[in-house]
Amino acid sequence: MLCQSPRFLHAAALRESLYGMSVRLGHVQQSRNVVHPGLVSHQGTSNVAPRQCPQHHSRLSRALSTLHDHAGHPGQTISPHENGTERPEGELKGHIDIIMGPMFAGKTSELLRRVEDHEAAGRKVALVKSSIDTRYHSARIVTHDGHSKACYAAASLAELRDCLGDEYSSFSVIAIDEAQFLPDLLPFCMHAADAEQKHVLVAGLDGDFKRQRFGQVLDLVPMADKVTKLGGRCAYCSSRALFSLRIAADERQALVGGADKYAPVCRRHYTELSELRPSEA
Ligand SMILES: Nc1ncnc2c1ncn2[C@@H]1O[C@H](COP(=O)(O)OP(=O)(O)O)[C@@H](O)[C@H]1O
Ligand SMILES: Cc1cn([C@H]2C[C@H](O)[C@@H](COP(=O)(O)O)O2)c(=O)[nH]c1=O
Repeated sequence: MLCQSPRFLHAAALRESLYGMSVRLGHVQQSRNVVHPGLVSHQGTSNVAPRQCPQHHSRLSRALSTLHDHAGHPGQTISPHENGTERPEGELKGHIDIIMGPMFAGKTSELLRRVEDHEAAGRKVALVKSSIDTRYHSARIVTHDGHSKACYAAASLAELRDCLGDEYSSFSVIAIDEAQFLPDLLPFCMHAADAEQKHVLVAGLDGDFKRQRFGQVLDLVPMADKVTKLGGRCAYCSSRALFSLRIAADERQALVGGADKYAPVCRRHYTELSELRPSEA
C-alpha cells in the first residue's frame, strides 16, 4: 500500500517534486525537460543544453540524498508498518482534532458524539478528563445538559499512561476533555499522534475568563489536523456566545464551576459586563 503521508512518499515522486520545485526557482541543471532558466518544454525536449551551477547543484544533491535516506530508495515504498508500529489495515493513523470554544458551547457533547462514532466503528477509545474537574462526577464526563460517559480522571496525561500500563498500546483513540487543565497536553498529543499513530481528540477552552490563553490548547493548533471552534448562545441576548464571563469574584485563572460561576456571552455583553465584574475583596 502506498501511504499518502508526505513522510512515506515514494522516493521517486519526491525527487520529481523537488525537481519541479527547483525548476520554478530556475535551479535545476540535469533534467531532460528543463530549459534553463526555469523553462520546461511540454514535449519534454529541449535544444538548449542545461547550464550547471555547481553551488546549487551540490546543495540540491545534498538535500535529495538526505531525503533519500529518510524516504527509501527509488522504486521502493515504505509502509507505516515498517517503523515498528503494527496497526491493522483500515485503522486510523496519527491525527489530532481540537474542539474548542467558550463554556456551554457544546464541546463535551461534540467530544462524546465523536467518541461514540469511533466506538461504533470498532475502535478502542480511552476517554480521559482532568481530575481537577469534579463538578458533576469524579469518574464520568458529564455535559451541562446531563449526558455522561465513564472516563479516566487524571492529573496529567503521563499519569493516564502509567495507569493504563501495557493496555495503553491497545487504544487507537485517546479522547481528552477539560484539556486546558492538563499540564502535559502538548508533548503527550504530539507523541501520541506523531510517534504512536493514535487519533487524538481534544476538547477544551481556548481562552479563560479574561480571554487569555489557557493551558496548552492553543499550542496544539499548529499540530492539529482539524480545529473546530464552537460557539454557544449568549446568556443576555440571542447572539452567538464566544466568551466565558466569570460572575464569581475570583481572579485565579483556574476556578472549577458551572452556571453558578460563569455565563456564555457574545462580544458586546462580554465587553460591557466584564467591566462590571465584582473584584476580589
Ligand atoms: N447556562 C447554561 N446552563 C446550563 N446548561 C447550559 C447553559 N447553556 C447551555 N447549556 C446546555 O449545555 C449544553 C452544552 O453542554 P456541554 O457539551 O457540556 O458544553 P461545554 O463542554 O462546551 O461546556 C448545551 O447544548 C445546552 O443544552
Ligand atoms: C472560563 C474559565 C473556566 N474555568 C473552568 C470552569 C469549568 O470548570 C471548566 C470549563 O468547563 P466547560 O466544560 O468548558 O464548561 O473550566 C476556569 O477554571 N477558568 C476560566 O477562566
